[in-house]
Amino acid sequence: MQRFNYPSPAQWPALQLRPAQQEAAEVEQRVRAIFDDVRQRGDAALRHYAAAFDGAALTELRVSAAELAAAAAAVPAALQAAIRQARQNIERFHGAQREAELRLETMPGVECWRRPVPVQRVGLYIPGGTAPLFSTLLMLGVPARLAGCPDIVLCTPPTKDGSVNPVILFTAALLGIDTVIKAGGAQAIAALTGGTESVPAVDKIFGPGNRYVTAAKQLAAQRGVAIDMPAGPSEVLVIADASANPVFVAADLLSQAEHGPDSQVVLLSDSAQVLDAVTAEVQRQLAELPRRDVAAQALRESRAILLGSAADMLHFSNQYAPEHLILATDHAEALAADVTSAGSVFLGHLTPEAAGDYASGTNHTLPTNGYARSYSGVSLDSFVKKITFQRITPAGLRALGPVVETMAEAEGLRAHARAVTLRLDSIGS
Ligand SMILES: NC(=O)c1ccc[n+]([C@@H]2O[C@H](COP(=O)([O-])OP(=O)(O)OC[C@H]3O[C@@H](n4cnc5c(N)ncnc54)[C@H](O)[C@@H]3O)[C@@H](O)[C@H]2O)c1
Ligand SMILES: N[C@H](CO)Cc1c[nH]c[nH+]1
Ligand SMILES: [Zn+2]
Repeated sequence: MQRFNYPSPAQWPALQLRPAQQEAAEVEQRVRAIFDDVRQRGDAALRHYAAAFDGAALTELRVSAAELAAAAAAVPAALQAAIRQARQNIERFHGAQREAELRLETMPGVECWRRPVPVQRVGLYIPGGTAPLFSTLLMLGVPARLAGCPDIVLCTPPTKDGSVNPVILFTAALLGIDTVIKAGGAQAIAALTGGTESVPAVDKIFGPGNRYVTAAKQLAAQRGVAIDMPAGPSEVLVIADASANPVFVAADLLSQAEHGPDSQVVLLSDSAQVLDAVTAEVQRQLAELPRRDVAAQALRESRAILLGSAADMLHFSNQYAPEHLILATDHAEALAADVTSAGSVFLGHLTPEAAGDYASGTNHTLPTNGYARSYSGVSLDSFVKKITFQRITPAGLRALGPVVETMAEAEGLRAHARAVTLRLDSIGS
């Protein structure tokens, strides 16, 4: 990790830059070319990229019913039980987010109401480039089901032998999702955007992914398909004061660094001893990890920063707007009250970010790259549109009509005013 001691606030913006931001133009160009290709060649383009990027020779792009049914046999009972427990917690947290229909009279005879209606056709992207993230399927599939989305299309990259990881298929079957497409990366997002012979076009695309997936979702949004949010390479920022346990903090930093070479982890401390101890511990634990090469690449772009106070650390973090924020301090509750920008916050010494990644119940599909300044993570709301309705009685029109007429005339919009006047004339006073 790169070490910085007491940088001045003027130096903070440079330290808050994400590594991925530097190559955005190149990635976007590549993604545009993939979109064009998928639009022109449909399934043939998907097969081409499956071979080129995933090393898979595919004839069928859609996972068959037999493949879905066979998956459970390949998933150990303990893992099945863990997935069921995680699903239950995610269901509890997201189920509690349900909103009842809101109905009221704004003035006598003017009734307004708002009803949540599920997005009809949703596309879920489940990353699978370097790790099959079946946990992401729980994070997207559970709220999609709770919201009542009738059509769910799942895309995930195939493995080299042309199959899809059985745990992803087991989880899909558990959630009753049977449209599973073997396509990853930008090409999957392009297919969900415009449709192909095998992939239905959807109304909204959900899910995290690497820089290609994230750039592709931005392009999908420009082409009229909604997206959940930009959820790119994973990030964590840890605020660790003198009370922090360096062994725990190092493990938390590595847990996000191991996601991908472009993951970013940031450590802030007001204790030089804690910074030294954590960075030494990171090196020690790194050597034990199967994905140490990936994590080591991420760590090269990651930062350990010594700051003067808890207030400075929080200020830095709010400006950086991390996807995940860990408050490794005895005073976590007090600090949490002043968090203004973060995807999800983990308080105290016994709340690893991995808990939220898998099973505590909160969603792990979260805004990265500073988007936590303005976006929330995925929730039940993400799968729902809130449609407003209204009905006006004769008494309501008599009361409201003149207000509308006056405002419409003042805006110079005579037809608007007449739409009211004609009705008022028809009902008389
Ligand atoms: N923000 C979140 O909520 C969140 C949650 C989970 C995971 N993540 C992130 O998701 C990412 C998963 O990445 P991944 O790579 O393992 O899987 P992925 O499924 O996102 O990407 C794999 C696909 O990328 C494409 N690809 C690979 N190299 C390419 C190239 N050179 N040009 C064009 N396309 C290429 C291929 O089509 C491949 O199928 C990680 O960065 C992880 O940090 C984020
Ligand atoms: N940390 C990831 C979100 O950035 C989510 C995840 C899935 N599996 C493990 N972690
Ligand atoms: Zn994770």
